[in-house]
Amino acid sequence: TAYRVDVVTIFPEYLAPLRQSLLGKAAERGLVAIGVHDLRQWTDDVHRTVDDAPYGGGPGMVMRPEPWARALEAVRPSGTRLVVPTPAGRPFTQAVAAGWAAEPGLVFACGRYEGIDQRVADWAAQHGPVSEVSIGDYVLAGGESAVLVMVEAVTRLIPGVVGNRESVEYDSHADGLLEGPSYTRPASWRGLDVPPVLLSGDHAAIARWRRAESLRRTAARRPDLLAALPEDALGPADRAV
Ligand SMILES: COc1cccc(COC(=O)c2cn[nH]c2)c1
Repeated sequence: TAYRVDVVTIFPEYLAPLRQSLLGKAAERGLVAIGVHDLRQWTDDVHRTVDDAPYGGGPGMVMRPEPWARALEAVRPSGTRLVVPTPAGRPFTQAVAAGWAAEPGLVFACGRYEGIDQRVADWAAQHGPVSEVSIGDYVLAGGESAVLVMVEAVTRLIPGVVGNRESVEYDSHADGLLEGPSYTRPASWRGLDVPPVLLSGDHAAIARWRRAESLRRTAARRPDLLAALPEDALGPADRAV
């Protein structure tokens, strides 16, 4: 059965890219089913109000709980994970994406303004898992862009969605390290040459060189990832780097 993704938002047209290319084909092939729902469908006033002033004062507006509860009761299959993109969330990582790809599907709640009344997540947690996650340390105007990012990261891990299985398994971050540099023809280009080892045909040497490049780049750009590696992740050959 298809992996089911539902998104609730006040800007449904923002999620149109989900129907394009990779995801479009996967949807056509019945691997992924995508639904986009306008939160305002579940408002009950003539102005279709979704926000209100924050208790305790402060700038901006907060999204009202009732329309969200009605929307989620209509859209969320029982037990399905609710994902709320927010700058205040736990980090969204490749490991998180892989875990979600193994579930039957996801429901995304796109926040706008200063956020959604916290009781929505608290109430939703009574009906299934809820994940408040961040895709990075910056603030967006709403969760829609974050949903596009997460849906792409998750659905490409679903068997059959990406043709080349190997390219998924050898993803950057798959072994906890950053991907090293890649090259293709020509071997010499504008005075810049491809590292000779890659043209040597010596596959053991190539594998060693690639591992060393991954470690070097990770140490330079993401020392936090290096520190997070499990003790036995670095072999004796790695220490030489
Ligand atoms: C749910 O409440 C809010 C409030 C404000 C913005 C958003 C959209 O998410 C982000 O800005 C974000 C997600 N990861 N990194 C940044 C949601």
